[in-house]
Amino acid sequence: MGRLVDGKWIESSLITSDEEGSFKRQPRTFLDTIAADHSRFQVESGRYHLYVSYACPWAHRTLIFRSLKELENHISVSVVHPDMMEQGWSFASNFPGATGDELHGFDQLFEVYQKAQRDVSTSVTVPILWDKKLDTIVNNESSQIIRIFNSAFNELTGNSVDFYPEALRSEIDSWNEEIYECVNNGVYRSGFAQSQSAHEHAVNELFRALDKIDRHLSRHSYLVGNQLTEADLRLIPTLLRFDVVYVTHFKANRKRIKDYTHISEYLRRLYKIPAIHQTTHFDHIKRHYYYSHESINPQRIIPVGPDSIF
Ligand SMILES: N[C@@H](CCC(=O)N[C@@H](CS)C(=O)NCC(=O)O)C(=O)O
Repeated sequence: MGRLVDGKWIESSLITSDEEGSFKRQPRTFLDTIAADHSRFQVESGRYHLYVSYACPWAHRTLIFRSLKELENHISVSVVHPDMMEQGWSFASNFPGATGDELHGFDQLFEVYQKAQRDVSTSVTVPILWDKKLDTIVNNESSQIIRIFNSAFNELTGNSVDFYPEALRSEIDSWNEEIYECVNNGVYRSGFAQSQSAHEHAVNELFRALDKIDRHLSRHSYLVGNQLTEADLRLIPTLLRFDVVYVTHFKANRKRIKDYTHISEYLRRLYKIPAIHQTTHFDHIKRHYYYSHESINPQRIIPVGPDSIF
């Protein structure tokens, strides 16, 4: 694990914390967009590429949107190996589903960042939205990549399904904010906490949010309105990893998702959507977390269960 400093790979801990021992996430570096009238990144079929890990919940959202928005024939994908070791994410292809780097033949993901900007200082994360024409990164923040996918290519694909409709935006934003802080990032804050109090704080917030979501879903089929929106699609990747990884590996064990009647019914229902189940790879998910985080699982032993999350 490490990061790029002035374009050089420096080994360092993945876990960055503040003085109270709470996990602090690093900000993203490339935050541009794609639009028909953009000065650099115009809408074109075949021009853009996604670098993902099947294990990563943030990358998972981008794969779900790529599929729901019928972008598979327009945006190509490379999948990293699930093990994230001293050199960070790698393009080793000796794991089913890992593709290697078909664009540049690189060995490590950090080389993609170096190619985009020789002297870049950044953490080296997936997902990355890459521009093959200008040989650079458009964006490496999943919440922005899914917005690009939601609307930028509509004319090209003819798919105008809107997962962030104008009328529902403030409600979606409000769920997104709470779910990001307490759930999506909350599980990492639980698992990467460097003190007892930081861990307990994160776990309490996480389960308070899940209790609230369960109550909401006892009366509604979706988080917002009566339709699938971005808010659901940002929650689902975390729910899918919860009983398999976060309960044990991140010690988020007050309850399993299985113990929440309404959340588990919702998860079972949404998992039937092809864009969701076809982009879920439990082998990558289990292998990545248990194998890569040496400081919290030094023997790298991968649990056998659970037999099923449904
Ligand atoms: N906020 C970012 C987070 C991405 C992220 O943290 N990805 C993880 C994998 S789950 C990663 O690549 N971590 C490597 C690192 O931080 O060095 C996003 O949503 O795109």
